[in-house]
Amino acid sequence: MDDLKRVLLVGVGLIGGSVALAIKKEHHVHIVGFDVKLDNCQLAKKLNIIDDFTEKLEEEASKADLIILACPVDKAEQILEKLSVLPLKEDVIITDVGSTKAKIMEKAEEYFNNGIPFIGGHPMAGSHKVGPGSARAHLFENAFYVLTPSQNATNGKIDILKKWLKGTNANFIIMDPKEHDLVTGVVSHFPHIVAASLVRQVENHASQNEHVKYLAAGGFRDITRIASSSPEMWRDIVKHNQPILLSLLDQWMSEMNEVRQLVEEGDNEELYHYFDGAKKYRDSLPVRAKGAITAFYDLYVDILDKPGVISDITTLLAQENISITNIRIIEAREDVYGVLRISFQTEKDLERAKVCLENRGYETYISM
Ligand SMILES: NC(=O)C1=CN([C@@H]2O[C@H](COP(=O)(O)OP(=O)(O)OC[C@H]3O[C@@H](n4cnc5c(N)ncnc54)[C@H](O)[C@@H]3O)[C@@H](O)[C@H]2O)C=CC1
Ligand SMILES: O=C(O)C(=O)Cc1ccc(O)cc1
Repeated sequence: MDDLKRVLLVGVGLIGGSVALAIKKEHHVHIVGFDVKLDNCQLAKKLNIIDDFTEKLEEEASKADLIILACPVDKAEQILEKLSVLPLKEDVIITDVGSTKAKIMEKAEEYFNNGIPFIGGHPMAGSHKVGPGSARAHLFENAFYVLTPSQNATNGKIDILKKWLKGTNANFIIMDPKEHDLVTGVVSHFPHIVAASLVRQVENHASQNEHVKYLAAGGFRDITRIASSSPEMWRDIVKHNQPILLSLLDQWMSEMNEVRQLVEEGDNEELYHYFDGAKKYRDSLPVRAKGAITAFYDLYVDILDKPGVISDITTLLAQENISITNIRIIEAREDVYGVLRISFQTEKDLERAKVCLENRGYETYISM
């Protein structure tokens, strides 16, 4: 046990738990969790995500070979300050998993002028769920994993961190922290604000018209899935990426003013051009690549309206050990063939499910 490498995981939630599981896949290691929620530590230990937990951050930090900050970004900054005045191991590496990078890198450069390498990290995959109960070793498979090394982080240290994180099977990319915050602002943080505001707009109307809530089921719920994410996490992300989000909001408002004008003028050609431009660009986006917002892999299955059919399908998939992330009956058959939509977390699961169900005579379709 003494010669086992030690990892300290600060924040034992969805992302920290998933990183810990990925590390355990590749390394014989002792992982100790620290979390303000004792329940999360207890659950993570029961699920073998961590080997132990502590309430003494200082004591464990000084024994760790790798320290991973996986708490909300605001808290990560505070922990980093605490770590900077502790006697840490000479060859320790500190990293984080936060969704914003510029602020934490600024703090890291300020606090760690003693040579300790901080390498910012952002695994660009996740979900709207929280806590270690939803952690999965394969959560980051094929996803981008951004690294933002501080001045102290040599290429050798970056390679060591990549080895630690090999089990994530993610694609590592080095980025400048400010560039990272701009790009994620555009494709992740700002869409989150829009999703939340769409939901709030529907809620306002629902109080005046009882049909709104029922018709917001299904597709509307799907396109606003990310609005169900942790409010604490998103509050902190928005505070951290404030200047970029303010500028994106200004751009969006001027875009909306243009749209308002288009709607007011009602010009056939202009309106067509607006939607056609959006369609063309959206259709050109890679379908199978993993982006900043997690895509689920959906399979549509034609089913006959007879009792027991759904349980037959879920039993077949369970027998093949294929996990389902969502299952829904689609009542309108306009756009897709088939009526049962099953979502999977990986493309591999989707393909295995397709083969499994087709072998049993079900007709299946993958929608683009
Ligand atoms: N949820 C997602 O899809 C993604 C989240 N991230 C980032 O990962 C980080 C963690 O988020 P999740 O795992 O999703 O949330 P989570 O809520 O599942 O886990 C966060 C954990 O941090 C703990 N925590 C809060 N304050 C703490 C403190 N002062 N000290 C120690 N532990 C503390 C919480 O009790 C919780 O267990 C955030 O910084 C977020 O920006 C990054 C990529 C994806
Ligand atoms: O729920 C989703 O799909 C997400 O968008 C997950 C997510 C949240 C925050 C990140 O920094 C990266 C990914």
